[in-house]
Amino acid sequence: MIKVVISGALGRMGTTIGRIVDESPDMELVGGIDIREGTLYGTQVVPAEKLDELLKEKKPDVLIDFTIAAAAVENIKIAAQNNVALIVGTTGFSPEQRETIRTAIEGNVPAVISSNFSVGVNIFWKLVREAARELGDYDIEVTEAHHRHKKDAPSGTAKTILEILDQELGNREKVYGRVGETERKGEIGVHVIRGGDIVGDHAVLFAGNFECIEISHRAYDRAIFAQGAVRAARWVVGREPRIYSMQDVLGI
Ligand SMILES: NC(=O)C1=CN([C@@H]2O[C@H](COP(=O)(O)OP(=O)(O)OC[C@H]3O[C@@H](n4cnc5c(N)ncnc54)[C@H](O)[C@@H]3O)[C@@H](O)[C@H]2O)C=CC1
Ligand SMILES: O=C(O)C1=N[C@H](C(=O)O)C[C@H](O)C1
Repeated sequence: MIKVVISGALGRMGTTIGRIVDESPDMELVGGIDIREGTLYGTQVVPAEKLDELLKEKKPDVLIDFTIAAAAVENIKIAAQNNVALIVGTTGFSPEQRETIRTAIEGNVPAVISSNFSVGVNIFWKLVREAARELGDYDIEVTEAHHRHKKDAPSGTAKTILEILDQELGNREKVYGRVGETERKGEIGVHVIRGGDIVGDHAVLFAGNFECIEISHRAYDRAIFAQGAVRAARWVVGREPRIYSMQDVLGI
């Protein structure tokens, strides 16, 4: 039985993951943390300050964190100190926070970190890489749309797209929206939409003369992210102590 603690347990992703863990016969939800107390599928959710205590008492195999960047960094440090494997879906980390996370994890615990746990987005990223290799001289525009409550922009998934484009094309200038007189050069345009209950849309447009290719992914239910995170949780337990990607989990 894989024992799971969820961080951000009362949030949109935390509650969705809680349902999937609760429905999984090979998993047990042993606790949750959030900024306030509550319950999740009959399991107690305690305030974040009690994470260390909770991990020592329940001895989970894995902590799944979907919170906000600053909170996730602290939760990751505490999980690593307690030898608890990690699944991190939280986005919006600064380069300094990424480095702190890397230092806390490497050589201590296995962790899967991904800005997007959906299988479809992981395939989409591969298609974007392939297109960038062939279409480096086309104009490139990245667009993402999310619900009105999302706290970070651009999305973690869009930032991963930009990393892939940088890896394939070198570090191009990024222009975040355009207004007034603009002259297109070799930059990559990045466009963010926020509204309603949009679950998560991403698109990369490669525009040439007389033709365009657009590669896009649209999420209709956040269960796709939650299912991916739970799949990663099953996979990560017992691995070598280092950071893995969702592509490692999927073997792609
Ligand atoms: N990697 C992926 O596949 C996905 C990543 N995300 C990311 O997951 C994160 C959460 O997204 P949502 O669930 O939509 O947000 P949300 O706002 O619904 O949930 C976040 C929860 O974390 C709680 N929280 C805040 N500080 C905390 C702390 N110190 N310890 C524990 N809990 C704390 C909040 O009270 C809230 O309940 C965001 O960064 C989002 O971008 C969201 C969907 C998919
Ligand atoms: O906040 C969200 O909702 C999502 N966040 C992730 C991101 O920032 O890329 C993944 C997904 O798009 C939903």
